[in-house]
Amino acid sequence: MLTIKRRLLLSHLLVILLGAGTLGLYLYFAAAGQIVDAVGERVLDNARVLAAGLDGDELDAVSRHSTPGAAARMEDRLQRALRGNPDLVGAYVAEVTGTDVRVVAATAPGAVSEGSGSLTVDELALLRGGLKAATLGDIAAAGAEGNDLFALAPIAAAPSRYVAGVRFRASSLQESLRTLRLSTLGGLLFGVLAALVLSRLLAESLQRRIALLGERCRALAAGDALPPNQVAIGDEFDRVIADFDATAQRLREAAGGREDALTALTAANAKLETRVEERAREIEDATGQLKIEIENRLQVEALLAEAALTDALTGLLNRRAMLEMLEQAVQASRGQGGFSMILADVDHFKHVNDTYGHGIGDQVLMAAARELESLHGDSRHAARWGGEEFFVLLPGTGLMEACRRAEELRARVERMPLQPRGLRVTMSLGVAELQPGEPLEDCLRRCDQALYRAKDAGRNTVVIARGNLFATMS
Ligand SMILES: Nc1nc2c(ncn2[C@@H]2O[C@H](COP(=O)(O)OP(=O)(O)OP(=O)(O)O)[C@@H](O)[C@H]2O)c(=O)[nH]1
Repeated sequence: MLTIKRRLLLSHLLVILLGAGTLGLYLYFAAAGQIVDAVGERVLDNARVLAAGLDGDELDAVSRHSTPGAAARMEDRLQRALRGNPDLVGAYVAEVTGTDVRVVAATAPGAVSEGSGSLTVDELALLRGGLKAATLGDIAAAGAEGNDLFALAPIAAAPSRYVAGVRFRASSLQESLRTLRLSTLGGLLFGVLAALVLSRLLAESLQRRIALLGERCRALAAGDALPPNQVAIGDEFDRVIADFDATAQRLREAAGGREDALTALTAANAKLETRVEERAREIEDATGQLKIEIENRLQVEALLAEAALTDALTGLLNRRAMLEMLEQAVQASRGQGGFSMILADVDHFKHVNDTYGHGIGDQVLMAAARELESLHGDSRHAARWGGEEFFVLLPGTGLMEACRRAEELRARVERMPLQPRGLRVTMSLGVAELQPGEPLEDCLRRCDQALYRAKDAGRNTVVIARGNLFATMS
């Protein structure tokens, strides 16, 4: 994987190589051109100066050996011309006649000797071509072939006949160019190294802070405290780290607030649940209590209802309950068989009360009630009609059977053992049967008349109401 550090180093290296390399090459070639131009100009100037300082007559004298010592003086002048310029390796004067070229004077021991054998092909070509102005030899060719660079200048005093020539050491030029190349290369290398060092420092600085930011991101994700940041804000990256720290701090504060709120909410929920459970228990208890109360009330109501229909002394039905039962019996008799009834009254009961007291009277009434129940088998069809008077309903029972039952009841009451010993009571009874279509009141009235007739007949008697006719049974 290419790290940021390596990427930065690589990119900087490429930029440096491309930028600095291009610039270095451009500068090298510009400087090399200037050096070459300056050298050429200087060599050319040397040739011009030399040519300007020579006299045609003197050269004639040297050429024809007409004046003794002329050659030595000429050579001395050429030698002096060289002394001022150490880069020049030789100077000469050539005489050009048509295509014939001959060196008439030269520095000694130089590269040029008298005659034409030591002149290069290029020099000979220029000289034979008829030199009109100062001319420089081919610098590039001189450098490549290891020859000296030359420059030629016609001597004005002897147009087209004498030409001054100088030779420049080409190796000196090559040396200058080599030095330039080395300097350029050295500068380039130094620049690359310096840039690499700076680039490395920058990359390390960035890498260090990226690592610092990464460390903080991991700490924030794991919920740990951020490691201390000692870096002072120096650039945008430091500002990013500082902003990150501030954001992390705000996030922590917000998370803390949320946790507190969650804790409070959880506590409130638990409290609410407890209260709901308490209320549910209370409601359950209240419901249970209410149920018990309702049951009690129903029992009381049932008892009250029963009490409303029951005679408190004897436990038999009271008159109202019996009247309701009679209404139902009348309704039922329309589809089925009819019913009979007995009306019974204790004889001389006032005398009992008066003689034995009301308590004994009550005992007599209760004993009579038990006889009515045993006659019928249950207490549902026997009622206390009022005072010492009783009523017996006999559903589905005909008049004769009712009469038999009444007689049995009369006999039972007569034999009824009572306290105090010797107390005896009797009972008078009237019997009637509901006639088809007869109103209940009429039947009750007939039965009541039968009872009165039983009283009138001497008591302890059963009288039957057969229609409006009455018959005494005993
Ligand atoms: N001990 C007691 N006496 C009652 C009760 N209800 C009515 N009596 C009495 O019953 C008596 C009825 O008397 P009467 O109507 O004169 O009838 P009687 O004495 O039985 O005479 P006859 O019916 O003609 O035989 C009255 O003295 C009433 O006070 C009761 O619940 N207990």
